Amino acid sequence: MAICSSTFVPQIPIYLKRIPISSFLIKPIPACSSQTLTTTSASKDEFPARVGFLGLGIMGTLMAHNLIKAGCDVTIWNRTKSKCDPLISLGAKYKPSPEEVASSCDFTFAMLADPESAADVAFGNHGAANGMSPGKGYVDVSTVDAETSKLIDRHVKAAGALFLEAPVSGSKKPAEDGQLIFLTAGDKALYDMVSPFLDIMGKSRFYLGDVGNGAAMKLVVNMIMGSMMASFSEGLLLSEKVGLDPKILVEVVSQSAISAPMFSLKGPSMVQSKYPTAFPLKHQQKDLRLALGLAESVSQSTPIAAAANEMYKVAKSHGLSDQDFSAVIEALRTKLQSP
Ligand SMILES: NC(=O)C1=CN([C@@H]2O[C@H](COP(=O)(O)OP(=O)(O)OC[C@H]3O[C@@H](n4cnc5c(N)ncnc54)[C@H](OP(=O)(O)O)[C@@H]3O)[C@@H](O)[C@H]2O)C=CC1
Ligand SMILES: O=CC(=O)O
Repeated sequence: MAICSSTFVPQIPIYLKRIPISSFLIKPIPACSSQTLTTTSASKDEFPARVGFLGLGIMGTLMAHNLIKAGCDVTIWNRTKSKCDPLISLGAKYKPSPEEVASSCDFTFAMLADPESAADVAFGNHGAANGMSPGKGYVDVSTVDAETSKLIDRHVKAAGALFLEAPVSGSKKPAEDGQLIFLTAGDKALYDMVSPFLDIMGKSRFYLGDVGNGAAMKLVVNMIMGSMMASFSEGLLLSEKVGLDPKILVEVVSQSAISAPMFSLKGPSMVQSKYPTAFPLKHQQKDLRLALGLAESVSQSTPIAAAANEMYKVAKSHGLSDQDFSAVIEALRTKLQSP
């Protein structure tokens, strides 16, 4: 049957015409699938789309830096403007609001602290949604709950643009090394379009279907992580109390079936009561709180995560919010038991 050829001519946005076809030579993948990538070097001409980045905290700064290093045309914004300066000196452009970043870019990434800030930056006063229009895409890589993500999706869609949630697993060092894991969900067309950028910042990406699934996956992963760290903390202190050397415990754990990169990485500094911040404790507690809400929404019992959450709350109440989440061990020290 003859079909009018125009049926098959996709409406390619201008920015895609500027991206070489080699950037899209990635096998089409079904929902709930993943791709593991090898890092590739890029030249300035390879990523000509204009990319926005909102939120330059620990993670956002490193992620945006990798985009700049790869030769992308990056425009940034951060609530505290001074944090933009190092990236501006590396070639980033600056706009004074999320709205102006979104209106001047093809794709805008956002890496904000929590659901409130992610929502405010996306659709508050001078929020990104005001600058969105058909042909543009908004990618929220913050860790938020599914409801917030769906709300942002609705505002972005109302502007005629596409939305992808893409929270990341992996902390400061993986962000620096471009080794993050993206847990994405939402508009598949946008996923395909921004994959070259995800591949600069990460080592693998999962596409999980409908908006909310990426957020849920991230919260489940971080619920497990928060409980593991709380349990590890108990073990370290118990070993010390019974006269064992906690440094040897760290070594034994690292060789055992319960070995985890997190224990080997954080254990040695925890033994010295040092908690250099990679993943702020306040964000781990936020993730446990959101994960408990997720569990509640489906009547799933999560007693271990609930107990761990209480430990992080105690640690926060003792001023440890901005320390690394491994500082949760301090919540178990006798002197901290009663605030
Ligand atoms: N650090 C880590 O290891 C990882 C963190 N995550 C998640 O990534 C997100 C960011 O984490 P991280 O970079 O560590 O956090 P930071 O606390 O370092 O940065 C938070 C960012 O959010 C901005 N922000 C906070 N509140 C507001 C607000 N009301 N309005 C506008 N901007 C605001 C901050 O701006 P300002 O500079 O002005 O304060 C900053 O840019 C969080 O959701 C976290 O859970 C995910 C994986 C790993
Ligand atoms: O969200 C934190 C992480 O390390 O992943």
